[in-house]
Amino acid sequence: MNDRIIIIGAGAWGDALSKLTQINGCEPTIWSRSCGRVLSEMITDRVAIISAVSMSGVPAIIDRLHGAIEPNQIIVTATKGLDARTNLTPAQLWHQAFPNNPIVVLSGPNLSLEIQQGLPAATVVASHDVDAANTIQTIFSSPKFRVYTNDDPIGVELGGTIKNVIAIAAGTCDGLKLGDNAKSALLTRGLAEIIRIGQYWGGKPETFYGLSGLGDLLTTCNSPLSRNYQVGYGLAQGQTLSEVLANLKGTAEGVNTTKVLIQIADSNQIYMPITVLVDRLLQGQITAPEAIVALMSRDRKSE
Ligand SMILES: NC(=O)C1=CN([C@@H]2O[C@H](COP(=O)(O)OP(=O)(O)OC[C@H]3O[C@@H](n4cnc5c(N)ncnc54)[C@H](O)[C@@H]3O)[C@@H](O)[C@H]2O)C=CC1
Ligand SMILES: O=C(CO)COP(=O)(O)O
Repeated sequence: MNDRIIIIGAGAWGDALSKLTQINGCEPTIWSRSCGRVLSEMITDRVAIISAVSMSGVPAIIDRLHGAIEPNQIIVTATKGLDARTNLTPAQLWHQAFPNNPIVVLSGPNLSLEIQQGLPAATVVASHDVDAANTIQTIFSSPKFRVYTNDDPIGVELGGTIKNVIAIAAGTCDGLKLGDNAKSALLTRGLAEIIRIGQYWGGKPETFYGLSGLGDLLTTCNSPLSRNYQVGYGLAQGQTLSEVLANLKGTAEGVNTTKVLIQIADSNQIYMPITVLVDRLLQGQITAPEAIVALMSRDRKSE
């Protein structure tokens, strides 16, 4: 299987995923927009097509691949975002375009820089197709990377996606130096919010307590390496969103994910108080200290 994998996207995550497969002796082909080669011509005979592009690039990649993928080829999506046009997840977009292919979601607490440094990490590969999940587990498993299979792809995908919004809030909390009590309260109530909307979307509640939910929430909300955390931290310093994004290395998916979540929560009456305040903060409608006051002064309720 040495050369039968293609990774789409040569950003931070595509490069780290490539390195992980190389530990197992794979020689993956990496495609990026600037490589000068035709993607659809490069996927012939690949066992797995691994998409690691940011959310904004997923529809364009799917367009490039129309009519080119064979039904037995496994599509792996490693993107953590939501499509602003359709409100669908990346795996849902891939499934819509290629309904006969096995789709595997890869997600977990996986900061790419730590993986590039050779530090150990764990992740989840989730699919309704058990054989496909097992194949992807074999491709990525190594002493540096522990890979668990899972049969709840939507839950795994949403855990890794929605936690980016809470990571923006966590960066804000740390930027304002609100202390560990406040941070723990934020993460715990953030997880409740993730489970509330995640269950509505069809995810199993227990999935959100696993690596791709709680695990990734802890990593991203506690690490200055996280771009989403950096967005919140910068806003807490009084920078505008444009100023923060201008200095950010790479993509902070939580910014667009917040907008999509607000639409879904509004139209389905799902209570998402942290997400609503992150949205107002991102839009410049409220300052970081005002967001904290608003969160703390809501109506009393039971846990
Ligand atoms: N960096 C990390 O630690 C991790 C990132 N992710 C997720 O992986 C995805 C990519 O993240 P990064 O690699 O960090 O972002 P990045 O900003 O470093 O790279 C994004 C990649 O997407 C490609 N891309 C964007 N639009 C495209 C289009 N229209 N056509 C072709 N290619 C396009 C870019 O060329 C680039 O290769 C995001 O959804 C992120 O949430 C997931 C786990 C870890
Ligand atoms: O998803 C990630 C780690 O699991 C990466 O987080 P950021 O996109 O916030 O850097």
